[in-house]
Amino acid sequence: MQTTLCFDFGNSRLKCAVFYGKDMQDLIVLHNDAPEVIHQLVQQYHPDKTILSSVINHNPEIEDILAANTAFHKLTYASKLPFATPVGKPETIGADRLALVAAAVDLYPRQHNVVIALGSCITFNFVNKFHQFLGGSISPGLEMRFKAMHDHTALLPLVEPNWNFPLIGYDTRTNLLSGVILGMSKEIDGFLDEYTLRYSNFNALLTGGNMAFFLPHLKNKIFADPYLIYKGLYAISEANY
Ligand SMILES: Nc1ncnc2c1ncn2[C@@H]1O[C@H](COP(=O)(O)OP(=O)(O)O)[C@@H](O)[C@H]1O
Ligand SMILES: CC(C)(COP(=O)(O)O)[C@@H](O)C(=O)NCCC(=O)O
Repeated sequence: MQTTLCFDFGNSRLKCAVFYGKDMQDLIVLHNDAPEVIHQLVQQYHPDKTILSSVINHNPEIEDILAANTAFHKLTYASKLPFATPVGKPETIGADRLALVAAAVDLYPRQHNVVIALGSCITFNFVNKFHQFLGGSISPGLEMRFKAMHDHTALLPLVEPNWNFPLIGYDTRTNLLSGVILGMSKEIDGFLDEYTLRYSNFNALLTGGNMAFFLPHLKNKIFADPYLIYKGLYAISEANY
């Protein structure tokens, strides 16, 4: 059975999913992208193939290590993808967004799909049932909002995300939690309402490291899948082997 490592280098975290055959068995959060870290993964898992989605300026040496030891594919807009990108500048689309859309097309090929990723940023990614990725939107993510308010004011503290807050905050911390978490939830529901006006039937998928904070607050029907990007990366790795 083949072993595949699917790397997702985002702006907050570097992740690596381990697949044995088609099954995802493990998810590792890397401390950094030093060559030793990558060498250690290769020695531990002996992967047959590897794929990298990166939206950061990662250490270029790791690509050499993966190419020397495995069948390596770096995901770009030029990869063989299960959808078209009829947009102005496809080369500027984040690789992570390509992987998310690949997962949606793989899982729900007959429907319009909107994938919402809640990581460093919020991205909306719309792919129609004709498998055209039309784009979407990008806005600040959870930590970015908390940090921006702390960094750009004299008095606001840096707040840790938390589940437990009321609609009407009763102190600075709960005001910030309500403003950011409920505010983002209303933003997501508002976008989905607009998509519904335009495309009455579509599938909404939610993913990303901050997904869990929003599930209790969203009014629209949405499928949550924390591993969506890895499913997309695996599908792309199969097509680009
Ligand atoms: N175990 C964890 N370690 C660190 N951050 C986590 C963890 N679980 C959830 N998070 C949250 O996930 C966010 C990053 O989500 P992620 O989807 O990995 O983003 P990105 O792809 O932009 O790096 C962080 O802002 C953090 O709040
Ligand atoms: C929008 C993003 C910053 C999201 O990154 P993430 O939150 O996953 O770290 C990334 O997909 C990116 O750098 N995109 C390039 C611009 C684009 O997709 O149009």
